[in-house]
Amino acid sequence: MAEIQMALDSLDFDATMALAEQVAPYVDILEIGTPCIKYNGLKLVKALKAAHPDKKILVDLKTMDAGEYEATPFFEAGGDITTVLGASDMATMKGVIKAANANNAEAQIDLIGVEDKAAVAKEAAANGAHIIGVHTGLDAQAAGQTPFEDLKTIAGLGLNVKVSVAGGINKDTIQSTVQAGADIVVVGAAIYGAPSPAESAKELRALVDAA
Ligand SMILES: O=C([C@H](O)CO)[C@H](O)[C@H](O)COP(=O)(O)O
Repeated sequence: MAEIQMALDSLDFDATMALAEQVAPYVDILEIGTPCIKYNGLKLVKALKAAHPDKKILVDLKTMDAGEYEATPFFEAGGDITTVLGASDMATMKGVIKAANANNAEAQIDLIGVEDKAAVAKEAAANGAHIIGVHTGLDAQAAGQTPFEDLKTIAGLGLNVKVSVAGGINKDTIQSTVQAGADIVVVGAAIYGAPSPAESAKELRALVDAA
């Protein structure tokens, strides 16, 4: 069964906690988005985990250097997954993987901006990465890009890792992403931009469960 990850991309601490409360019944993973974690820091990881001990917390650090050093405090604060850029040195990715393993947690390699995504995915998987993230970022989405072709490529490699997909997923595309091999579907704007985030999350849950 595919997991749903809700991307919390507000900067506001209280609004983030309130949105998490609304959507938590329908999602598996609460993601603290990159702008949000930079703005709020470790305090938000601790608060979110305390409020939702039954949910996985993904901290979208998008680490680029000093992998083990940067990721360790976020795992210690309650993060279950942190992200590291596939564009970083393999030593950086290995550092985050090491920190994750030391904390019974997971490292996700984010392929955003990576040219040869298959090559990086294969090498990261061989080095113990837990999740490979296919990701069309907000700026690339604004330029008309989508993650669907890359998802087919990465899922088709048959690596011994979970595959996550992010980048404008909504109710019209969520089932085809699951059918294309996504183990984790990430949804941000389609939930937080909806008139009722809870209703939107509920609808997406039903679609994923029926896919
Ligand atoms: O990771 C994200 C982005 O880079 C900002 O940190 C988003 O959270 C991710 O793309 C999911 O959001 P949507 O694309 O709006 O579904």
